[in-house]
Amino acid sequence: MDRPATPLEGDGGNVKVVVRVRKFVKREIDKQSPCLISMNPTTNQTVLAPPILSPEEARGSKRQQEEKSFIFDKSFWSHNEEDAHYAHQQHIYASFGEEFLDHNFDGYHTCIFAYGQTGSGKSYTMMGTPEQPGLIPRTCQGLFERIHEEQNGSITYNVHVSYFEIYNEHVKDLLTPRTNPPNYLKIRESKSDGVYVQNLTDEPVRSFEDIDRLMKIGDLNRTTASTKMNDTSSRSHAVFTLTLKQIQHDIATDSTIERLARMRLVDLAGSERANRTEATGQRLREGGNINQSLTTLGRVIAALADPKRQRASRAGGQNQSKRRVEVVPYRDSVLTWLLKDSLGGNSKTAMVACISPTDYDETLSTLRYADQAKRIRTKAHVNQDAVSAAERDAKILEMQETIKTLQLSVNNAAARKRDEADRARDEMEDYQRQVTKMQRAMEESRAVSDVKIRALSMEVEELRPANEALRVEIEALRRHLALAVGELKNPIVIPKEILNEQDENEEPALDYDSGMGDDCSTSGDHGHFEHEAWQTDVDELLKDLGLFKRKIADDKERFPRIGKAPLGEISGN
Ligand SMILES: Nc1ncnc2c1ncn2[C@@H]1O[C@H](COP(=O)(O)OP(=O)(O)OP(=O)(O)O)[C@@H](O)[C@H]1O
Repeated sequence: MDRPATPLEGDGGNVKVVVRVRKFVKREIDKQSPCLISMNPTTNQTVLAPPILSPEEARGSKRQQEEKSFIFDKSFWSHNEEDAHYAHQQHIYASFGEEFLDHNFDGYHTCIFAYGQTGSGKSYTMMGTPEQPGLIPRTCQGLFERIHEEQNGSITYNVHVSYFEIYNEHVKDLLTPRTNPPNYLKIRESKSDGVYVQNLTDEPVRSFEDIDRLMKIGDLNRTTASTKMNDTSSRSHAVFTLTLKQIQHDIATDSTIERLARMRLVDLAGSERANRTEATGQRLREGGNINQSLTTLGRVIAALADPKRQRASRAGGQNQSKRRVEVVPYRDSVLTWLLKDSLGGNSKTAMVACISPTDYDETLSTLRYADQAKRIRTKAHVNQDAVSAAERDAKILEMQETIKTLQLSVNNAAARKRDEADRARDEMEDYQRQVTKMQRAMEESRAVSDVKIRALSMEVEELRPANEALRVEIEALRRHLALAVGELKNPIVIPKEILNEQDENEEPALDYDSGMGDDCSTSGDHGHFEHEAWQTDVDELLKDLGLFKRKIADDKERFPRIGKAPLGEISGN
């Protein structure tokens, strides 16, 4: 992780709100509906003009429709492709999708949700089409591109994906095949995990292709229907979640830093009133339930955006006015309960308000909603843990103990009476959850070991040339030493005649070129001096040799596997 450390703050800033207007669809072209929206890409101003009404329409209209102007963090003009400031799918991703990925790599949870009436372009913005992929596929692709770019020996990345829909206030797993009757999942809340969907598939993925396959399965399983406003209208709220865990291993201290980030990408169902879609029967009932979640979402947004709450939250709970602020009604709908953290808690959040170019009332309602959302402040913080190798092992041991206890309890429960069946089932589910958690912790532990092996292999590779040079040097020294020792054991005896000759010439001669080789010896004072010098050399050499032997013994101890297996085999692990 080379990026600069981000402060561990508890302020996610305001919810970022952007608005996007789509092009005319066939229904609007056929009716020759006028475009009521104009946008200024420089000031990010969005203006909604009143429609020109026929005299009868004007008489029937209860409220006067007038021009309304709003400013959001960004206004995306996707109405007319010929315009210079036309916003393509890649512009939406580049403008805040990338920024949100940055937050995820820094360890923040994020949430992007698309809001708007049926047929306003929510699914197009979030999922897009195969030719024009939207925010979700682009985020997934960007995530894996960054993982590949930032890959270095000391980080392990784990990515998991889940995809569920909330339909008629029930949660359905979109990654498991549809069943009849449908398998609705329970929502639970725990101290350690907060609010979660029980038994939801949370699939590990290693590449964009893995996610792409899951997205396609999920989209096929989504509940859609044809309404007057949209041929393939999503009748549910779809929540796509990516979980990114980064484990950075520090080889020097044998500890790890873990960062966890959750990205929620939410495609809400259409926000229009039921009569607009001319829905009846099943569609109408759905509408009621969809609206239960959306109405509650509206109340949650209003409560969070309430200036009284903002002041109380700024005062950090010290202010008396906190008592007067109403409770945020998260629990009143499945959607808001599950998105509790994303809406007002530990998350950096963005809302994409999708609008149609023709519908005054619905567009005004969406823009007002969005205007309120931009006042919400979240409390995001970096989700980071430093864990030593010993703590990691202790955690796994603790989990093993918990699992053993749960196993016993589950076995006992099986023998209990029927009226305790519910409790037994809960215990069983808890047990399964703990087992999954432990499996994941063990996988992570194995990943950390892999990182260690990779780092050691790299160190060995780096040391290899230096080792080779040392080996050559030692070999030369060893030969030199052997000669020197040999010479000491069997000193060369210089014949008397030569010594006499030397005495006569009064010059003690030592003929280094006399064919005796470089390692010659002599006698007398000079010979004694030479002997001492050799002795010192030999002592030095023996000392070096001892040091070298110790270094080799150390290395063998540090890299026992490397001594046994070829290096390529180890680094390939
Ligand atoms: N920016 C855009 N550019 C081109 N076509 C778009 C754009 N936005 C939406 N559309 C088209 O408009 C139609 C309705 O869009 P979409 O299905 O995304 O709406 P929706 O808001 O998800 O509706 P629902 O709530 O009913 O699911 C689709 O045919 C879609 O391809």
